[in-house]
Amino acid sequence: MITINNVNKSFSQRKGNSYTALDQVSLTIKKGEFVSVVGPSGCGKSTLLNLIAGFEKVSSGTITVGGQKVTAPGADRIVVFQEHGLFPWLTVLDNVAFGLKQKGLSKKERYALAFEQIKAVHLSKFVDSYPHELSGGMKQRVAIARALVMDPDILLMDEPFAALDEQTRFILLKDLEEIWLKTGKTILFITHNIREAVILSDRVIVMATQPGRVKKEFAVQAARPHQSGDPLIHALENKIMEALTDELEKVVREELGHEYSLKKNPISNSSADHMGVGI
Ligand SMILES: Nc1ncnc2c1ncn2[C@@H]1O[C@H](COP(=O)(O)OP(=O)(O)OP(=O)(O)O)[C@@H](O)[C@H]1O
Repeated sequence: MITINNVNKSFSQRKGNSYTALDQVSLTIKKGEFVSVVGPSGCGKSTLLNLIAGFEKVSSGTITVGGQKVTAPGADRIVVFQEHGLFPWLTVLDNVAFGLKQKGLSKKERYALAFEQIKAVHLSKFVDSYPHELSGGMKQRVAIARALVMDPDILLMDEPFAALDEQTRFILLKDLEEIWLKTGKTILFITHNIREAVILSDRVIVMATQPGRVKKEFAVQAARPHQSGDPLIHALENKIMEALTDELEKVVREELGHEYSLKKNPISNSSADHMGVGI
């Protein structure tokens, strides 16, 4: 279980000012739960993920994972980024097996475990390929296999599919849902895409901005695997968009001026046959 208790995070800025990125954030993520976080750009989603990963330190409050206070990165939490970060000089098999060196396993054992995960992400035919020979979606599959092979309790995913085209993204998120259903990992998933969040998650957390706070949360009570055509899923997407509109308005007004209103130009989220609007 991940427990985030009254967390504040400030960053010092030039001229000695400090910027509050997260303000009094409290959140509990149960073992095996799939939770997504959505919110406007700059509301502190990545900051929250980096704090849980142990890459950053809280300014006040506490984060615990399995009852242990997070003070540094740990093998129980692995991050998958938007950028796959594969080693271009290694094959798919060697990329996936790489992290296992630190576990003191033989080469044969490392390759056997890596191959199992490569199979789980449907890339068995590409074990000997190099990253430059793969599409963007395939590279992200390798990144997921590389994370899974370490067998962490928790996967922290920071917009892993954001750079992919709509069709590839949809296929990948359905595959991720399948992997999650099989492995029972705890997943925290950050996205700008409401449909992606709803299709994947048990719970969607909506963040407010300036400063970053938890605004609202929505339980996704549809049957698994989630279907984009399910009216329940679709209704929830609209509710989440509604909850986000005020927050998006804050960001848009800051950028475009105070006379601009999203409420006058509402963002449609109506079609069930595409990936929905990104925020
Ligand atoms: N290391 C840092 N130093 C100073 N300010 C930072 C640092 N990291 C983040 N911030 C600021 O904290 C705020 C939250 O940033 P964060 O990247 O967490 O937002 P986000 O919701 O993930 O945004 P996006 O959706 O655009 O990725 C932003 O205003 C950002 O500029």
